[in-house]
Parts: sequence; C-alpha cells; structure tokens
Amino acid sequence: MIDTTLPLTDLHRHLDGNIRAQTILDLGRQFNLSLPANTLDTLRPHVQVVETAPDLVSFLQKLDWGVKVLGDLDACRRVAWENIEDAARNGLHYVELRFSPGYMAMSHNLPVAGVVEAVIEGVRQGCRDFGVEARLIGIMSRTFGEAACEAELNALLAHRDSITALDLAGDELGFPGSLFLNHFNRARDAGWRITVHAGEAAGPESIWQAIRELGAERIGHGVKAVEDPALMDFLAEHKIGIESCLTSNIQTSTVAALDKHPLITFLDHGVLATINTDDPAVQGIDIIHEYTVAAPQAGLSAAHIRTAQENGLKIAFLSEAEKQALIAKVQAA
Ligand SMILES: O=c1[nH]cnc2c1ncn2[C@@H]1O[C@H](CO)[C@@H](O)[C@H]1O
Ligand SMILES: [Zn+2]
Repeated sequence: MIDTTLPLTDLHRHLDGNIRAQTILDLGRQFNLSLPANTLDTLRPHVQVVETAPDLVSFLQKLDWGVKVLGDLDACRRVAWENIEDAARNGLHYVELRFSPGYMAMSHNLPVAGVVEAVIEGVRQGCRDFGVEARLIGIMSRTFGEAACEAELNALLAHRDSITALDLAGDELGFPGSLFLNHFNRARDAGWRITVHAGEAAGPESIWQAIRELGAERIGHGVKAVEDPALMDFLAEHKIGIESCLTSNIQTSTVAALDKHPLITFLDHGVLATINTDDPAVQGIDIIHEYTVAAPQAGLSAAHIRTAQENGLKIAFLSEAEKQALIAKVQAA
C-alpha cells in the first residue's frame, strides 16, 4: 500500500527516540555504565514500550536510556548516522529528523552546540553512505523549562544553516506554548520553518496557540483538532500540515484505539495530514508498519493512504525545486 513510484517520507521522527537497543548496549559497555539489563531481550522492556503507557509523560520516560548512554560526541555522531541507515533500510527517500540537543547532552554534560554539530555530521555522512535525503529539525524540550530551551535554541542557532526548522516537544500540559513566544520569534528571525507538538496531551486551544502565536506551519500530532470544527476548517484552508503518528498516539493513550484515530477525518476534510513514525525504536515499529498495518486499522482506504503519502511531499520543508528533484530521483530509480 506504499506507492513505490512516489517518494516515501517520514516528517516526524525523533532521532533521539530512535536509538537502537543494541547501540544502547554497546555504548553502555563502552562508557562503563550500569544498564538495567545486559542482553537485548532483557533490555528491551526498559527501552521500548511493551504496553500502552497511561499518559504522554510516562511514555516519554522510555526515551531516557537512549540518551543516558551518549557519553561523548562520537556517540551522538554514531546514533545520527544509524538513524539514516535505518531510514534507508525502511525504503525512506526523505526524512526530517528532529532532535533535542539539550536532552542528548544532559546525562554526560556534553557541550550542547557540540551535540548539534555531531548530529549534523552523522546525518550528513549517513546521507552520503545510504543515498537518503534528510533535513534536521531542532527540538526544544519544554519539559525542562524556558531557560533550558533557550540554551538549546542558542546551540541550534550556532549552526543555523544546517537546521531547517524548530519544534517544541515534551510535556505539553505542564509547559504550554505561551511560555515560548520569544524563542519562536528568534527562530522565525533566523529564517527557520516552524512545526510544534500540539493537541496531543492538551486540547485544540494549544493548536490555535501554536499557529497564531508561535507561527506553526505544521502541527505534530494535532489529534485534538477534531474537537473544533472551526479549527478543522482553518487547517484545511490555510494548508497547515498535520504530522500524524498512529501507533504513538495509542501508546501514549492520546487515542483509545486505532479505529478512533482522527487521521481519516483529517484526510476527508481536506487537511494535509501525513503518516509518520515519531519514536520508531522506542515504539517497536517502523514506517512500513504504519502504512501497511496501522493505517488500514485506522480505517484508511488505499486512496486515503496514497493521499497521505502525497501530502508527505506537499508539506515537506523543501523548496518546490527540491520536491521536483526528489520525485525525479524516485522515478528514475
Ligand atoms: O510523542 C511525543 N510527544 C511529545 N514529545 C515527544 C514525543 N516523542 C518524543 N518527545 C520528546 O522529544 C524530545 C526528544 O526528541 C524529548 O523532549 C522527548 O520527550
Ligand atoms: Zn513527536
């Protein structure tokens, strides 16, 4: 159900939510860290969601071991490179990888701008090695407050030309978007595109806030938009893209079951909604699973799935020329 004549994209994929269990083991050994388990099978329940989490914040704890093993900048470079290898293995032509440099730097006090640079280098090398196209989205982890987010923003701005967009992720209920107006003003001044995690844990007002006050052109998850008909119309009319992550929304208890997921309603309403992974290693899924298993379970027809795949290119943070070049590359292959 993936159309192989069209580019396959993943626009919402956390690089630091996609660190392989094997790499966590390797790096744990390399840096002499005591991990909760020492074999792949016994480690897995600590680093992967094995049952639905009660809420977003509990789900997010599963990402912690992945960043706790980042003992130096080479480790950051390695996980960035492996992210591109994973993308290539899944047949992805284009990925937008997002990462929170402060979160990655935190456990071992790494220099935050150094982490940004290491991620850029790892991704660049991966793209050369595997022929995948990628762009980077900087994340500010709202869970750690405004000052920590400012430090992340400064580190990202030190490499502004290699970063395409800014995002806000983490605890949406505890740290509303209204705390981050200044941060996003600076990001827009830098010429970056904007996407914001909104309407996942909080309601439609959080999506309105992200659009009106933070300048979001795309929304991560945006699940709660279905509760607000005026917002649904606004999203369609203004071509605000929705980055849907089906399995993630079940695992965080944002949506009760796939057949209740709003993605089909977005598509039927003409909203530019897309299919993405979120944190594939933590979730134990990949983009193929989302297209071929999760999307049909969410009620999408083959035509819906194709539209969602086309939307991935429409709302990608690429220029028109870059989009055309990507289509040409896929069709020539
Ligand atoms: O589904 C999600 N919703 C909100 N925040 C998330 C999600 N997945 C990961 N992060 C957050 O993104 C940063 C790492 O890239 C971390 O702040 C993590 O908690
Ligand atoms: Zn996310």
